[in-house]
Amino acid sequence: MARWLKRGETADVKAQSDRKVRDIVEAALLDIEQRGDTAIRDMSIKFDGWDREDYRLSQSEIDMAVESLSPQERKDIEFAQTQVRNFAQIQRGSMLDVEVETMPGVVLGHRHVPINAAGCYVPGGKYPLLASAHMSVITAKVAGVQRVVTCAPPFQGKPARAIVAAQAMAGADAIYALGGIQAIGAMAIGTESIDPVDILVGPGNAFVAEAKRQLFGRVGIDLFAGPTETLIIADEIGCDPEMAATDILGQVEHGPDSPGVLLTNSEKFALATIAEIERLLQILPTADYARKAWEAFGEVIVADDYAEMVSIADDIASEHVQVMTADPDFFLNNMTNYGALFLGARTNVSFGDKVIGTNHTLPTKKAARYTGGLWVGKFLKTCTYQRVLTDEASTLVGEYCSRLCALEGFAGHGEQANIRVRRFGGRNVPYAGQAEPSELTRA
Ligand SMILES: NC(=O)c1ccc[n+]([C@@H]2O[C@H](COP(=O)([O-])OP(=O)(O)OC[C@H]3O[C@@H](n4cnc5c(N)ncnc54)[C@H](O)[C@@H]3O)[C@@H](O)[C@H]2O)c1
Ligand SMILES: [Zn+2]
Repeated sequence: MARWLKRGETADVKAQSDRKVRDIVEAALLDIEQRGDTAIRDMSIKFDGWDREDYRLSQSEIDMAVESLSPQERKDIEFAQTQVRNFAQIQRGSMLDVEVETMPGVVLGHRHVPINAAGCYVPGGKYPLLASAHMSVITAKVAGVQRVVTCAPPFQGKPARAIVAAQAMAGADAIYALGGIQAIGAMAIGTESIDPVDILVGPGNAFVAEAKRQLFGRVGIDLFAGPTETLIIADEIGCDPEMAATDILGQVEHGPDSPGVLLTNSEKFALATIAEIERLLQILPTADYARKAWEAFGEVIVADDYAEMVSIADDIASEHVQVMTADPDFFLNNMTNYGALFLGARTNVSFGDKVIGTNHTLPTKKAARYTGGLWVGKFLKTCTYQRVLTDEASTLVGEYCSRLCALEGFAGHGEQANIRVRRFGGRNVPYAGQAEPSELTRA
């Protein structure tokens, strides 16, 4: 039986803070609905101390941001964007349109049709997370989205130059310096200055994730991608306590609400990792967020064996799962609930976050039970179509359809089938369930 050497905050405390965020978001979205740009501006001033006449960046502001990059910064961003684009293109290539004759004369197909307009949120409250620009904007463009609007909050009082450069280099069609609920609300609801989009994507803090959740239905959303979570599955063979501690702290630095969990089969390893976390918290420059997150949400679990580790990990359904054990493939082959897996000690979440090419926008709060992360497929609608090529096929399907409609009491549907049985099969079928063929049927 697994033992918890350290537990995170209870469900009660989490639910309370969820409720608070939900109420703030609900009121804010209503305000945007009613007052449009004026509400956006008021909220931007209130939450970010950020006031502008027009929050859309001009071409010269965008050019300045790109030109401000040093040659090395530019190459590094280009390298990351190339990896993300490349993998997105490979994934797009794996999605085939189909068209098949399922019965003689019956042709069914589907096409992956790009969504017309996407709103890509790039978080930037605590850190200017330029990587999110590659993840959302490039992936949308690879999918074939025509209009890609992107928003990021100001950072230290002005648009973050690296985010703006990354948004532009990724191919954004319009860039707004707006953060939080006001950005999400503006893109989804539309205002005098922003045309509404069809889908919202990208990660963000609790307010951003909740705003997307509330707007779902009115627009599409990629997934629930809130505050970062990380789960380190480790044993004494696969890594060492310093590495496990480094990988937990590397992600809990995202913010004070980011859970970091160690799941191991060795108590000795667990205790050594806890000690390493304490040691590293003394020297990590971002320890302020990291310590709060570790104290409130950090967990350390000692399980008996790999099978129990898989079952606990599936229950946690963490956004990121690093597996640094003697046999990482055991977890790849057996785990079902995770946003993304990082197998072996040679990779880690930071590679995925910044550069390696897989998407970093991933499900949180157990959304990994029902979805993977953002990918090119989220910008595509898989839409079906059909044709019936012969009179025989139309008649055959029509007769089945007619009887099935009668079972449901759907006379109008039944008649859609019947008229085809008459026209294409030359049969004298009575009108809509009447016993005798009527003159109305013109068969
Ligand atoms: N799930 C994922 O895939 C993933 C990936 C990367 C980052 N993240 C998460 O993204 C988040 C980024 O958060 P962030 O805060 O740095 O930036 P952010 O851009 O998500 O949020 C900043 C905005 O939040 C709004 N805000 C802040 N406090 C508010 C309040 N009290 N009421 C209303 N609005 C408020 C402000 O308008 C501000 O512009 C982190 O939690 C990080 O873990 C998640
Ligand atoms: Zn991260």
